[in-house]
Amino acid sequence: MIEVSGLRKVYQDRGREVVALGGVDLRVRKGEIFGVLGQSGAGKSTLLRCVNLLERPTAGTVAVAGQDLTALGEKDLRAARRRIGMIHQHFALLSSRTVAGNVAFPLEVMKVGKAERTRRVAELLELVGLADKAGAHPGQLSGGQKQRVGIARALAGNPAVLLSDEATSALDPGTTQSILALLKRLNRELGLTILLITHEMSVVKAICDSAAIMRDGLIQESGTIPELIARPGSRLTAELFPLPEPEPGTVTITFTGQADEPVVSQMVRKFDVDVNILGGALEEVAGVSAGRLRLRLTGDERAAALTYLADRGLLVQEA
Ligand SMILES: Nc1ncnc2c1ncn2[C@@H]1O[C@H](COP(=O)(O)OP(=O)(O)OP(=O)(O)O)[C@@H](O)[C@H]1O
Repeated sequence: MIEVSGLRKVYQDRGREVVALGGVDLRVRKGEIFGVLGQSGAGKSTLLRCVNLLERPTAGTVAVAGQDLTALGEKDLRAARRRIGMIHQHFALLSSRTVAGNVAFPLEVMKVGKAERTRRVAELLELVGLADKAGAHPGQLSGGQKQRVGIARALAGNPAVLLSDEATSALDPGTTQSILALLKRLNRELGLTILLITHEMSVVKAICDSAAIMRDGLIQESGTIPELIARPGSRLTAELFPLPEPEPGTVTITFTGQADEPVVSQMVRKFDVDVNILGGALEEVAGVSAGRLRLRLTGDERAAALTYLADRGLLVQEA
């Protein structure tokens, strides 16, 4: 749904070149929620703004729904952008307009007739759970309600893609969870593809199917969550399941989806080994239970036992 290739963005800042994106490739599949994680300055906002060409890339291409946006002229680009909604950290609402007026705004720009506009605004407010706030002004709303208005407005043009720029960073944890649940519901019910940027691992954990980690304008790793968890040396895994540096002789096993199977106890029954559990972390990620376990394994059949675990699909790393 979104294909980014060789994306570079170089800013000129007081005679100095700042490489915000140093050659980024990214593929977001139709219907998935894709999270881009990274610290401040990693280039996340620049990447997101290049996806709808709010920012012109210095080099590279961006295709959305099979259309190369970088090749379009201004008029065609404006039309293509209507299929790409965007929500912002600080909501970006018009304070002088009511909630309904904010949601109607993009429809007015699209020259949708009044009757259809009224119908559509009511439908969108219902969708985000704000039907009773149509006449309120943004100043009378909580942060979570403001973001719901932002989401309703972003969906006005029936977009295939929603871009989310730190949409929950200004919200408290409870409100964050309700906004993430709303995004997940819209993703499921409307088949909406969502590309979000965040510096919070908890956002990725809550709703993302795939993720990428950015640093210094480059993607460090990218893939579906189960792929990333199963990849040796994954930074995402290390951050999701923090364990202390392994001591020599210890074994770390990483698993996704096999948490319900008693793999370790089966291994102990099958092989002549003793197991000491030194530490572990288990999380529900993208609806799948996943985790890491640090073990000390001793006994004559240690090697065979480790092979058994690997054969069962677990990632086995020996320190
Ligand atoms: N308009 C600009 N002019 C000059 N440099 C810029 C501009 N916009 C961004 N940068 C620089 O590009 C780099 C990437 O910035 P960007 O905002 O994309 O990062 P980010 O990961 O989104 O960080 P944050 O979470 O703090 O917004 C930074 O070094 C930033 O200072």
